[in-house]
Amino acid sequence: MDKLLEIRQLSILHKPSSTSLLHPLHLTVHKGESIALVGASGSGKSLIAQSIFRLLPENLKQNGEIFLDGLAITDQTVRKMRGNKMMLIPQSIDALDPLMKIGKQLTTLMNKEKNAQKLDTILEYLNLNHTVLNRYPFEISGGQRRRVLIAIALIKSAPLLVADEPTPGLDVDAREDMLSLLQSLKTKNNGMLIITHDFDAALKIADKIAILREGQMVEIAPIHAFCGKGEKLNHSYSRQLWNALPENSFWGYSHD
Ligand SMILES: Nc1ncnc2c1ncn2[C@@H]1O[C@H](COP(=O)(O)OP(=O)(O)OP(=O)(O)O)[C@@H](O)[C@H]1O
Ligand code: NI
Repeated sequence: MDKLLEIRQLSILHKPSSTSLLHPLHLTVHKGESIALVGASGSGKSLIAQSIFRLLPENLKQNGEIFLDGLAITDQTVRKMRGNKMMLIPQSIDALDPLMKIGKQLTTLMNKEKNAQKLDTILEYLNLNHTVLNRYPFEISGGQRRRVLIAIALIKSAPLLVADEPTPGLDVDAREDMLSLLQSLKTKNNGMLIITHDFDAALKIADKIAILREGQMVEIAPIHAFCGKGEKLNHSYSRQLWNALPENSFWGYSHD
């Protein structure tokens, strides 16, 4: 499989205190692959997403190299890549422009004539009513805002999609819809990095799961390694996460 995103020796330093927030890690997303990045709150998941897009705040510094389709992502090249070759669905739903109506935010991204139909399809797909187009971000719900961010990502249909926590704030049905939507976006040419602390969601949509703990990637395992009591997993923390799932701990209790 061809490499789509290649992260080499990425580390992140907190400049004022010279402390390391992310220890050097390697991660490759091949074309046609979706990888979930799983870990507790504060483990460094969003920092990885921000480094790919070179959006880290001033007080942090990233080291290492990141390639998209063989091209290095640098301060110079990233502008042309963002929103075009790679899309970020950010964790914060405040990423929408508060002063611009939703419809305008969507249409500024597209070639009007050609994509008007595409917009209709996407709205329908995301179960978003056309009335949201005429509203400002503060006039729609959190779940709707998240779906608008996804609509923005879909309009651009970039080869790399990075979704930072796509499911919070969604009810059970909407969560299932979101997961099937992400699944349906997979093609043999694109790749996805899905960041979540919803381990169950990760198991449903990813081909591989990368597990982070306190700024360290402890393991990256294919989905089929998550079975039984986790014998196929290398790291005790991965097994712990796996065995903590409600359905697994039930069996754990009855056999131990
Ligand atoms: N600008 C910053 N300055 C200092 N520390 C930061 C900064 N941004 C993030 N951190 C720290 O880096 C660590 C990783 O943060 P990150 O946002 O990547 O966590 P996360 O895994 O995405 O968590 P969550 O699931 O809560 O979103 C945290 O301990 C956080 O406090
Ligand atoms: Ni985060």
